[in-house]
Amino acid sequence: MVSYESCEKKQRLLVVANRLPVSAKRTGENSWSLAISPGGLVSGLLGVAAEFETKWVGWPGVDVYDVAGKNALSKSLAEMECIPVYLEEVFDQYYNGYCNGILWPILHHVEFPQEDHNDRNKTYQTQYDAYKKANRMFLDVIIENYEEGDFVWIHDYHLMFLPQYLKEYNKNIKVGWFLHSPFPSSEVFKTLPSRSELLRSVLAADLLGFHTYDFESHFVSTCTRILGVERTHEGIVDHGKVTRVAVFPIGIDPNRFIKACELPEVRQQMTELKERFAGKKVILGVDRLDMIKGIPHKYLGFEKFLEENPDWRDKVVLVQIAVPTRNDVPEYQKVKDQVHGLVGRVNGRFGSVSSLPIHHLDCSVDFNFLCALYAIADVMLVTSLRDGMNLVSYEFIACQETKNGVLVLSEFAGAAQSLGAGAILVNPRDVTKVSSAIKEALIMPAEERDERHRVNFQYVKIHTAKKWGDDFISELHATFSESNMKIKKIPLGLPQQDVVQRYSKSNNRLIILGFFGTLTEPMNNQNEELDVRLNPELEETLKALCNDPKTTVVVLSRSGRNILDKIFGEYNIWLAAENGMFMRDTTGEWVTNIPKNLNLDWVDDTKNVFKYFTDRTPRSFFEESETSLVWNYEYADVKFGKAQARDMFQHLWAGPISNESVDVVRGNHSVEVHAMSESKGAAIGRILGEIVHKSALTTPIDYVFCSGYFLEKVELNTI
Ligand SMILES: O=P(O)(O)OC[C@H]1O[C@H](O[C@H]2O[C@H](CO)[C@@H](O)[C@H](O)[C@H]2O)[C@H](O)[C@@H](O)[C@@H]1O
Ligand SMILES: O=c1ccn([C@@H]2O[C@H](COP(=O)(O)OP(=O)(O)O)[C@@H](O)[C@H]2O)c(=O)[nH]1
Repeated sequence: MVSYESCEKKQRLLVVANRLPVSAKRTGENSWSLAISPGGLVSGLLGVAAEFETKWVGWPGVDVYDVAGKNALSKSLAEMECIPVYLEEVFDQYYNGYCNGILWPILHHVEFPQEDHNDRNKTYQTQYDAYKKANRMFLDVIIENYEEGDFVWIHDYHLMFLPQYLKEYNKNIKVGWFLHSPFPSSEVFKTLPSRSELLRSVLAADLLGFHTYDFESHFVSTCTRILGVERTHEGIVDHGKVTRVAVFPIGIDPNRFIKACELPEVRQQMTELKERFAGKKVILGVDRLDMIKGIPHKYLGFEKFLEENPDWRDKVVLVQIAVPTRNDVPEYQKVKDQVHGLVGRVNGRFGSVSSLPIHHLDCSVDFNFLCALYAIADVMLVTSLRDGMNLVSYEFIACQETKNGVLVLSEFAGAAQSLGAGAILVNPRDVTKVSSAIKEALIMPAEERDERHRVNFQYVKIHTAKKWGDDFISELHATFSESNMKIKKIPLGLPQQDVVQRYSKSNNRLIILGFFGTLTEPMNNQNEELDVRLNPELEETLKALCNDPKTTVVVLSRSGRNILDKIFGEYNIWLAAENGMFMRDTTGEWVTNIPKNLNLDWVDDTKNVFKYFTDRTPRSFFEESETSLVWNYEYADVKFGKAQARDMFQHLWAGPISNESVDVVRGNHSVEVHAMSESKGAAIGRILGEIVHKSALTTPIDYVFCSGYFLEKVELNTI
């Protein structure tokens, strides 16, 4: 844990989110009023700031086109440490189009609408372009305000290109990215046309955060399946770059709610509400009017409850605050119509002149009134079809210190993983279950309510927004320091000019090359035949090198003699097969280096295991040589291949190799079993001896070039 308080100067933190914590409204030509923006992201972030010198970068909630207006607004926002990004004409296609019309549904497992071919100005492509442009606009504002050492914490799906843009600008910027929404399974994310670019770009960050393990593991397996990258204990590894991925469940600032409930003004509102609903139990719903919040499902469940429990019809009300949101996105307009239809139906069926079962409000409410509502409610009903976290459930619990009301919570909200112990969990699509959960909540005995509330209240008190922010930034700090140390360990790129110059000046050169993956033809296409060939682009160069009297070329491979003979038969080249167990000089004569008593008893049984897994892993194959077996899943589905490799390990250790002296090596996409022998490094030593001996060298070797895949474990130290 890093302590920032001990530093004289507070650590600077740039919090970048689509929406600033305050939204602006124009009150005059050059005057603006600012109010807290709605939504859980803002609520969560408001609890974070105190430890850091925080600046907020984001969209101010309005389009401003005139310079004077922008200047005045920027000035007002600066007083609140907010820096605006004016998105102007890009906004519609970026926010309503790509963010909320395409990404939001996908992230919540909802199919996104088919592209409208009639409107050429609004296609997936134009929306995607606007998305990228908006991300660049955020970048420009960050660059203007960035100071060395700042942490940049990017939030949410609106800004998936920003990590990459920032790192391209300055790779030393510490970049974290947190997703507030769920992340879907790879099957769903795969439907997104620009899936790979988005994933790669996000992976440019140092640290990625998710609310729950489910979302995190969906993200990781999506990266594995779509990009072919792998997860290690350090994070996701892509071309040597490690991106740390971790779970950070958000919280709220509970004291803000607890204190508000003690304010005289709020107490007064509570009294009024209690009078208004005297003799009735109050069920409360607070959601943005978003299709993922499952408001129609809530109404259907409530309708069923009233249907089946006539005694309750005049003893319960459902108060639903439906906060307007994303009004310009067509799908949101449809949900609104659907919800209004249901309210009419339920109230028509079960209402009377003096009472209505559903009080549906299409508006937001101010903070104090919201706290009063939370405090007087008997039941909080959350029926999200999917939800990143759902902070409304946390806020309800914070305000229920005296009443101990019951939380009915969708099992598909992130909050179900943290508040599930004290809540009644429901599947919102199961209308019967929602109805019975409502009844269970309404009639729950006081002791059970108290116990459930106690458990959840304790959780909400401890897992605060501040803790969430501290944990994330602390991890970002640690990740960045570690990754810097690792970058130093990665060998530098080949200084090509230098290599060529030295080559030209030298008189007796030795070139040692690996074979598989070094000289072979790349196989990107999954449908290609699995036939290992020399890369045609290298043929001429390799031939020229081999025929140069001043150059000796050695190919050192784990492959067997047959393959190497087939490929290099025509070349004037030295070959070392099976990692040096066999050696061939330029005349084509193989000599063996296999120790006399080499134990090969394990081979047949191991082969059976390899066959078994090859049959069950499409596009995997195994290579067999005198002293080793290699199972390769490079061209198989990476995730499946990895899982199979794990299983294969268990099979091998449990059977054929349990008591044998063999080397088992887990390669990047392979499992290798070798007779216990010497390393490639030692083999090179021996080859060198042979070359010196056979060529009767008169001039010393003055140039050595090695290229290939060497397993760190054995090779790097020896060579
Ligand atoms: O900014 P809007 O388009 O008006 O939407 C409001 C926010 O909605 C989403 O909130 C999510 O964040 C919450 C806190 O982590 C989480 O509890 C909730 O489940 C999410 O839906 C969205 O992710 C934010 O970017 C929006 O600001
Ligand atoms: O009229 C309202 C009602 C609610 N909220 C806030 O909106 C947030 C909703 O967050 P949640 O995580 O539940 O869902 P989101 O809307 O972010 O998807 C909560 O902090 C509420 O206090 C609000 O700003 N205005």
